[in-house]
Amino acid sequence: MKKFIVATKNKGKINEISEILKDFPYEVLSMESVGINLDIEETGSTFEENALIKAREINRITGEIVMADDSGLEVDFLNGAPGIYSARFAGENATDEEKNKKLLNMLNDVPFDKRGARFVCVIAVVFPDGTSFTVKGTCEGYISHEPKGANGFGYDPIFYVPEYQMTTAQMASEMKHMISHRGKALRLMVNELQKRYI
Ligand SMILES: O=P(O)(O)OP(=O)(O)OP(=O)(O)OC[C@H]1O[C@@H](n2cnc3c(O)ncnc32)[C@H](O)[C@@H]1O
Ligand SMILES: [Mg+2]
Repeated sequence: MKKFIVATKNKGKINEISEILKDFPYEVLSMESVGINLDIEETGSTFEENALIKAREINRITGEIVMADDSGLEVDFLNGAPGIYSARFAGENATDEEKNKKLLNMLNDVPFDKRGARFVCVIAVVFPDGTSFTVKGTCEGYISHEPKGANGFGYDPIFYVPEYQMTTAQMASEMKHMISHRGKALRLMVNELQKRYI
C-alpha cells in the first residue's frame, strides 16, 4: 500500500484525520511514526500557503505523498481574527484552555448575534513529482459565552453550532466529522485523489 504522510504535530488533527480516512486506500502515517520531529515555520499569509509550506517540507524530506492541514477560527466581530494565527495568537506556548479564555475575554459583552464565526480547514496534498493541490472546508457557528463539552480539541468547547444546539466539543466525533471544516475538506481531498490519481 502506498504511504500517505500527514504533516502535522497536532494530536487532535491526527486523530480526526485517521478516523475520517479509515477506508482510505493508502497507509496513513503521522510525522512521528516516520521519525520526523520538526517545527515547520508557518510564514505564509493564507491557509493555502501555510498548508503547502508544511506539506512541501515533509515531501522534500521523505519523497512520499504528503498532506498538511492548515486550519483556524475566523471571528466576525474580530474581522476574521485569529484566522491563520489561531494556534499562536495567545503566545506560542499557550494551552487550548488559555486560548479559549483569551478569545472569550475579547468578546466580553458582545451579544450572541454578533458572535458569528467559522472554522476553516485547508488541506494541501503534494505528490512525489512535486505537483500539488489544495481543498478547503468551512463550518459556520457562533462563539459561545462559556466553554462546554470535552470532546474534540482546540476551540471546540467554545464553538457553538445552532442547528445542533451544542458546541463541537459536545458532539460525538462522527457528528463533528459530518459537519466540520476538516470532514468537508477531507471528503473533497478524497474526491480529488480519486479523480486524478488512484
Ligand atoms: O500546524 P500543525 O502542526 O498542523 O498543528 P497546529 O495546531 O499548529 O495547527 P494550525 O497551525 O493549523 O493551527 C490551527 C489552530 O486552530 C485550532 N483548530 C483547528 N481545527 C480545529 C478544530 O477542528 N476544532 C477546534 N480547534 C481547531 C487548533 O487548535 C489550532 O490552534
Ligand atoms: Mg501550526
